[in-house]
Amino acid sequence: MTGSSIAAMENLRPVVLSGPSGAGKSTLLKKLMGEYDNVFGFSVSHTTRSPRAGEVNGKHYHFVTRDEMQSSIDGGDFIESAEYSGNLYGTSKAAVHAVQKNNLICILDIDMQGVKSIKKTDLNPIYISIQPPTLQTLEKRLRDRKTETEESLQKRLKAAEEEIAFSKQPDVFDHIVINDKLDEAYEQLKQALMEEINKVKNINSSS
Ligand SMILES: Nc1nc2c(ncn2[C@@H]2O[C@H](COP(=O)(O)OP(=O)(O)O)[C@@H](O)[C@H]2O)c(=O)[nH]1
Ligand SMILES: Nc1ncnc2c1ncn2[C@@H]1O[C@H](COP(=O)(O)OP(=O)(O)O)[C@@H](O)[C@H]1O
Repeated sequence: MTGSSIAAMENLRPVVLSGPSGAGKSTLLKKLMGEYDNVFGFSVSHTTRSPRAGEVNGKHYHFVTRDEMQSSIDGGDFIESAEYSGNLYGTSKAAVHAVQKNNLICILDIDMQGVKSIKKTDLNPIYISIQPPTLQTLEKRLRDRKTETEESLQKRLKAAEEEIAFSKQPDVFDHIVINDKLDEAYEQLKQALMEEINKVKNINSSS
């Protein structure tokens, strides 16, 4: 890879997706990674929550105990971490490095506490908020997903009210995608990232 390609790679900005549980972050991310698998890499977070059906350790999350996570946090291994709906979640330095060392654009899926923490770092990502069309739709999608207990669902809906309000604050997000019709939301997400996608394509075609 030429020196200019390396320089170009180094100015690729990571991407932060954030939004309420059930808003469609994972669904949109799966479509994006499927269409641009040689452009984006997912930052695999750590969490103390239990895996859902179909979730693979090391792919969707690093599933760890609270003691393991807390000692890693205390050891300075994390860029940020947060308590959400009774579990710990966090982005390790290694998770971001694992993507960037492969010259891919690093995508993080984090909550609003994570957004606030990342803004205090030099990561300088593109911030994209994924929002449901209404709270009622969000509740229906979460219920239909069948991953939450009633208690967890209520906790997540309460957190969603704060996440929705946070997304309306000025100067927080670079783009806000209302995930009503999936295909339309996906097109909006792609448009928001097209400049970065083309940077990688240009680098790959010149190297
Ligand atoms: N701060 C932070 N939040 C995270 C991280 N990984 C996931 N989250 C957030 O934790 C919340 C719950 O994630 P999850 O349990 O997978 O539920 P889902 O959003 O409904 O799929 C979501 O808002 C995620 O964006 C992380 O590394 N840091
Ligand atoms: N635009 C949409 N229309 C209808 N259902 C959707 C849409 N986007 C996502 N879903 C469904 O809503 C649920 C929550 O989506 P998911 O991607 O898991 O959200 P998140 O990762 O933000 O928690 C999933 O069952 C998903 O299939």
